[in-house]
Amino acid sequence: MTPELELLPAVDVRDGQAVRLVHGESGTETSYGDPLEAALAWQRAGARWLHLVDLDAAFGTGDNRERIAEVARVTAEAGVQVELSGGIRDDDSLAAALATGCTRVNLGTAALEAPEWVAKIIAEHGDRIAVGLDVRGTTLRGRGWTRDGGDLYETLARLDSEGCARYVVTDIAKDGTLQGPNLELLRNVCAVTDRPVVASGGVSRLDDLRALAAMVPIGVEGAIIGKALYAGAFTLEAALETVRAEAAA
Ligand SMILES: O=C(O)c1ccccc1N[C@@H]1O[C@H](COP(=O)(O)O)[C@@H](O)[C@H]1O
Repeated sequence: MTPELELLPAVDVRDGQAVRLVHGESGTETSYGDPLEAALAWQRAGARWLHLVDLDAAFGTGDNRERIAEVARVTAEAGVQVELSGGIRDDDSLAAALATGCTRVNLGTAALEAPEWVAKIIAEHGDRIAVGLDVRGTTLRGRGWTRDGGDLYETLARLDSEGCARYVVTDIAKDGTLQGPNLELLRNVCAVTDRPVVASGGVSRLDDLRALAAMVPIGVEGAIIGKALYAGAFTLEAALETVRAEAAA
């Protein structure tokens, strides 16, 4: 039996609210209320994972550190594994993130701008560190996806050689658009690394999850779902049942 595709509902926090953006652009927020309520709603619907993002910290417009820590702690205590992202760029922010009880952190900008620090913390924390490869075409983007940060495949080769345990791959052009994931990008990334890949961006219907589940054998481990859940394109229960059925088929 093929392992089940992990599903990670996203809770992105800006100004204390759960929001969704389009293409990750500041100013395109749709608000979905209290982030703890959102996280607990996904937990009640059966989520085993949560992708929790401090968007203000990612954009450099402040942070939601206390709120994020509360959501991560309460959700983790409720038995959900948390992947924590946004603004984790130095020892202080890393220590605060890891102290929330999250299962792992996801680094974006730091992997582009502070490679020596990232190599060090990968060596120290192993699979509690994932790197988010947020790309436009094959160019990585950092600082709230506003700045170019080098070539996807060169960075991937470096991180692989440093022992990075896992990648969260986001096609920015797809993120928040409900246009379907970039399967070609995911296939290309899986072809050059043996590390698990979490797919992010574009999931819009259950067929997208079937397509991603079919990529588990080549290295796609999970899928982050944002807008589709908030917009009611399908329920998390239906999504979980879909990936369960695909694994059993
Ligand atoms: O998730 C988003 O929609 C998003 C939009 C714009 C910027 C970042 C976004 N998400 C997450 O932020 C981290 C990067 O944060 P940092 O660069 O390490 O501070 C990225 O991995 C996404 O998970």
